[in-house]
Amino acid sequence: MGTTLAQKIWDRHLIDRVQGRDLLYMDLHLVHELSPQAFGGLDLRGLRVRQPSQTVATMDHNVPTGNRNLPVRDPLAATQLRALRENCARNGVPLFGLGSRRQGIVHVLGPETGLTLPGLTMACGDSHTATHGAFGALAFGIGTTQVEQVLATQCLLMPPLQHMAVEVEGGLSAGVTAKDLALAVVNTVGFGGASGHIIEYRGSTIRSLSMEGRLTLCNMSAEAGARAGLIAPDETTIEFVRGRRYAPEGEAWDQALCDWADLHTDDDAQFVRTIRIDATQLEPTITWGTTPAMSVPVSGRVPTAQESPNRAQTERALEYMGLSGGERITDLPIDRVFIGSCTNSRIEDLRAAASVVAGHKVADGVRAMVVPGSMPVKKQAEEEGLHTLFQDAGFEWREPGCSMCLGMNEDVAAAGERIASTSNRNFEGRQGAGARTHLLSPEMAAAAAVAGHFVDVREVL
Ligand SMILES: CC(C)[C@H](C(=O)O)[C@@H](O)C(=O)O
Ligand code: SF4
Repeated sequence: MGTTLAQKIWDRHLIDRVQGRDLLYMDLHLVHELSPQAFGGLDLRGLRVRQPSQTVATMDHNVPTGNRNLPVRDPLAATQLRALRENCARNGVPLFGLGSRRQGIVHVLGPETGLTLPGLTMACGDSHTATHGAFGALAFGIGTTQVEQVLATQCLLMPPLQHMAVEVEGGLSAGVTAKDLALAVVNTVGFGGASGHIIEYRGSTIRSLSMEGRLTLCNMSAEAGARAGLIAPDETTIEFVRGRRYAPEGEAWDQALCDWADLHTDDDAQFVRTIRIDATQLEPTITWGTTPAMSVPVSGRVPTAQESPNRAQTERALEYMGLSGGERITDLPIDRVFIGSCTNSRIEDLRAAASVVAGHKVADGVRAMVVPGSMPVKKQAEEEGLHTLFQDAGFEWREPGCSMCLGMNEDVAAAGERIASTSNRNFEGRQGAGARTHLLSPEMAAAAAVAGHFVDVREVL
């Protein structure tokens, strides 16, 4: 029987079997500033990072996105950032910290620098590490204890996982994006419905996605509960990687191409589950509730508790979101707009949002911000004049980081504020205590900013 792509990568990195678990070698370990305990654990045991050259750090979760010339005001953030600097220096780990021209959200930095490559095993102490699977890498989000293990050994102990396929066929209509597809996947698979699984995204729709779109889709694998999500590399992948800062060059590049040619699922390989999605049926999508699976097409209505299969859960979500159920989603007024996060802060996302915003103004009473995913994205956007388009419309143009995606810095919403957000999580309190998050695409967020309420972007394109 044939082998799935994920299994091939897994097998190539298998070092040993230990009590029912597989010990996998990690080609690349990405680290951010929420890692002081992991480094502290190493110190306690008198260890140093095993493979500093295969470890890369950045600062993203709690960095300020305003004036970077000032000291970091939040004392906890300042301590964590200082600790990362010291830990990296002591261990010889390269750091793209504040002040670096490559600093950015860890899941934006890897792909754009050419550190993320097809066939790699990757780990990062962050649940959205599956993002890197867009390149055909096997990338795992891990907890703090595992971060410590990977720092110490460059290896990760993994339980056996099951392989499932999400097959998407057909063209996406105008105004329907990879984000809408990601929300549809989470809605179909269910919040946490893929736990214990690796998802391989397959089919003609996936092959037609840009790398940015693939990153958006793989990013939200975590919301479906999957341990990883990936897409077989193809010409689009190769063209994206070619010439990037840390991508292989010369002979190493030719060798890499040969190596990547085998990175696909064999025709006779089997998945334990296959979910099929017809892309032609998708609409721009918005979440109404407190899990990313609670979404409706823009033409739809917020569900009522009565019609919901899980009445208690729906009631609670409606209450938190300040909804009674039955409202048309486009009737909901918004207070804030956040365009950013590792889901949707790449150059293509900013271009798409800017094209909707161009020549318009942010609606009265709405506070809108754009937070590029990294310094290179910010620079590119500024070269293209996108920042001026946003600023002229009344958006704030900020410095790169996770920002309002999880509100670990000053970018938080107030209780009761309704936010149109291009991020990936809408849990209670995610963007501020009592704040109400609605997830959607950059195009849809931009259109909402201008209208002051949710709106079908297809009407304004
Ligand atoms: C590390 C952490 C604070 C967290 C994660 O693990 O994903 C964050 O990035 C998130 O998106 O919730
Ligand atoms: S942008 Fe959001 S989802 Fe992504 S790593 Fe940062 S906090 Fe997590």
